Amino acid sequence: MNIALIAHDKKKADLVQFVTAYKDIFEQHTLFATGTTGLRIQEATGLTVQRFQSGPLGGDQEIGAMIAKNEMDIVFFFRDPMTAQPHEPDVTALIRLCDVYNVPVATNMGTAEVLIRGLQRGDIDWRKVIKDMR
Ligand SMILES: O=C(CO)COP(=O)(O)O
Repeated sequence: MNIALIAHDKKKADLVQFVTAYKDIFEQHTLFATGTTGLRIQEATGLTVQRFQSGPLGGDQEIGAMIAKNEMDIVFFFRDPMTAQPHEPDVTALIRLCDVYNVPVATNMGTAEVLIRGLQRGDIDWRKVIKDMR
């Protein structure tokens, strides 16, 4: 599966901790990330991550483009609800596209826990069926 990993600055440590904790699952998949988030994850875990631009420079939109082509299967996007982002429209657009294409998206650690365990259990295998139909 193709998995997107994104975190706002104050949530990056949480996402790094989360990916580290579930490294054995994440290493079975193809990982994508916005620029800074991806770098932090690579450095902390040694996992291979395909990095896009940093979020404020268009990274959210690049991941959005993959969603629009139905090439992204799961999105972990740890948002900071307490800090205004200069690229708020991009953030909103990315989450909107997840809704358009029924891509499972976790915007906080609580949902992320459910999603990662569901992934491991096969709950998201229906994404493979959708891709095979294309
Ligand atoms: O801003 C982001 C998501 O909206 C994340 O971008 P970075 O991973 O480059 O910090």
